[in-house]
Amino acid sequence: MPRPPRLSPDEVAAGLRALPLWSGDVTGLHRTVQLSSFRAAVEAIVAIADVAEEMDHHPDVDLRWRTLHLTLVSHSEDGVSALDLELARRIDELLPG
Ligand SMILES: C[C@H](O)[C@H](O)[C@H]1CNC2=NC(N)=NC(=O)C2=N1
Repeated sequence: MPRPPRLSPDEVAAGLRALPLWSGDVTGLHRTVQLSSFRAAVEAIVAIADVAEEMDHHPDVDLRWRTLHLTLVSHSEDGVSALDLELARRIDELLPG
């Protein structure tokens, strides 16, 4: 299936306005979240993995003890696409705000 194209700087900025827990630019979307424990953070990653597999779109994940750093970028497009904005929205439904 064709993947959506990368977005312009204005399109990424507009998308981020609807995602207040995320920062970033055309090189990637970023969210850091602290969970209650290492296990809770691993479980959050597993829940994110289920969404990522469903979407066939995968986050870059960095876990330090119970702090989870997420980066969303469309590697095939070398930029941020609509899939990254959608994945960010789906991740926000899973994580504590
Ligand atoms: C074959 C498969 O659809 C691709 O390799 C997908 C998998 N997940 C992906 N995830 C992300 N973030 N970027 C991609 O370009 C990408 N490509």
